[in-house]
Amino acid sequence: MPCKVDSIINSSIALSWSRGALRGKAQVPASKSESNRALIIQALAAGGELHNLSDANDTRLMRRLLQEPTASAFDAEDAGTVMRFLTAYLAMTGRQTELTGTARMLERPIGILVDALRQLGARIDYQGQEGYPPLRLQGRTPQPATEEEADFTELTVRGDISSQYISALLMIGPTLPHGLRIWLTGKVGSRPYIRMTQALMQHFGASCRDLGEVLEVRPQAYQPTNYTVEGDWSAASYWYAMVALAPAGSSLTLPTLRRYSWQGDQAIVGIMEKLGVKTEFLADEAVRLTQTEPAATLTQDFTDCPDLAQTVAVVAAALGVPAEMTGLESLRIKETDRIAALQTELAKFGGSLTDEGNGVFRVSAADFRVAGQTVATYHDHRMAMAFAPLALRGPLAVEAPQVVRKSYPQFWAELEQAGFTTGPTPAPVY
Ligand SMILES: O=C(O)C1=C[C@@H](OP(=O)(O)O)[C@@H](O)[C@H](O)C1
Ligand SMILES: C=C(OP(=O)(O)O)C(=O)O
Repeated sequence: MPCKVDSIINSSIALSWSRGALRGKAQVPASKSESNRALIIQALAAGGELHNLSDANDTRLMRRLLQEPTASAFDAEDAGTVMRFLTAYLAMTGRQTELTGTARMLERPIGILVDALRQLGARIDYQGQEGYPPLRLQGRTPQPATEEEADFTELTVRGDISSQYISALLMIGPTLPHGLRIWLTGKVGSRPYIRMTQALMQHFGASCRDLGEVLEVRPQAYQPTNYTVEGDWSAASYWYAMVALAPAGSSLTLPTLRRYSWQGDQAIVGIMEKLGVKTEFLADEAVRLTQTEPAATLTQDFTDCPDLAQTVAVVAAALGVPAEMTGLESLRIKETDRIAALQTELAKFGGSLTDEGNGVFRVSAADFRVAGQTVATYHDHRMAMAFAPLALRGPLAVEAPQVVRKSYPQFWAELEQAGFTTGPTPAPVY
């Protein structure tokens, strides 16, 4: 169905809710994290059919770039997984090419991955700032195995900046003559994404031994295998937020979500239980969300699920549930500095996210009001989608609504379908 938002690109979208309870069914996109891993592994396995691939721009991009075997430059745009996974994939396949991205991508670190790939014989130069894209890949010198490496090629990799470096290395591991043994150091963040990588590798016939701080991948062949991508739990979190904020009696069904998921963001089930949303797993890969009483306070560590932090901060503030949030370190190096963005935007509504020191952040809202504010989105899809559910509490506008294309292009169309009133914001009067 054509969505009104298509005609208001580059402007803002006005959102409001004038109905009673929120009811029915909403479609979430397929997981972009699963899709982008499956695409890399499929390329390495040289076969297997992928079903229900995400229509997210991050996935369309990955798919398109993997089909350009002789490109002299690759533009990963604002997609972290594309930048990191492709760097490892192209470097190990010995390609001579350039990898770049949006202005923001050039501020997102990649040095840890480049250092590891250099140890595997990849010749990679920085085109701009040391440790950041753009990168020039100059091919690969296969490393002669040392005595100690007769078993595995050993790498030590920091796990506290981005798990995507580790996933990128694991996926190419089976193709290396001695496989890989990765020693993880530091506080490992986003660990469920590493497990998702292992699960997908296993699905395609390549096992990975997980010894906690050590990961081992033997040299082995991926088997061409079919895979059907699950719905995206991070995207589902915005519908949980809507049920939490909607009028009494609201309930919603979300298809394509599995009880036994490989996605760490399924943690939204437990978190939202405390914010007044109960989940029922239905037969046929669907969940039904209904309302319950929120808890008086919330304490939550987001180390394993950083992409849920914005959703949860906004809901806690809107419900007036004081929340203590930890594990937010990686938020400053994502599509934007998400801590700063949340602080600025929550303040417009009377909410706050304060840094208490030692990694603890506190959400509070003495008098949270939604009354026609305009939310800035900072080139971050999750800022747009985390604040949109507030329209259930009053009218608001969201700037640059097209940012959602990164992970959930149908988001605004789904909101219209669910009964939100959407439209262009009135032109400013000068
Ligand atoms: O591997 C993945 O698919 C992802 C890992 C996470 O990033 P970090 O590992 O950088 O935290 C997450 O925030 C991102 O949206 C997707
Ligand atoms: C951080 C994200 O993505 P990436 O790191 O893959 O750009 C995200 O989708 O929230």
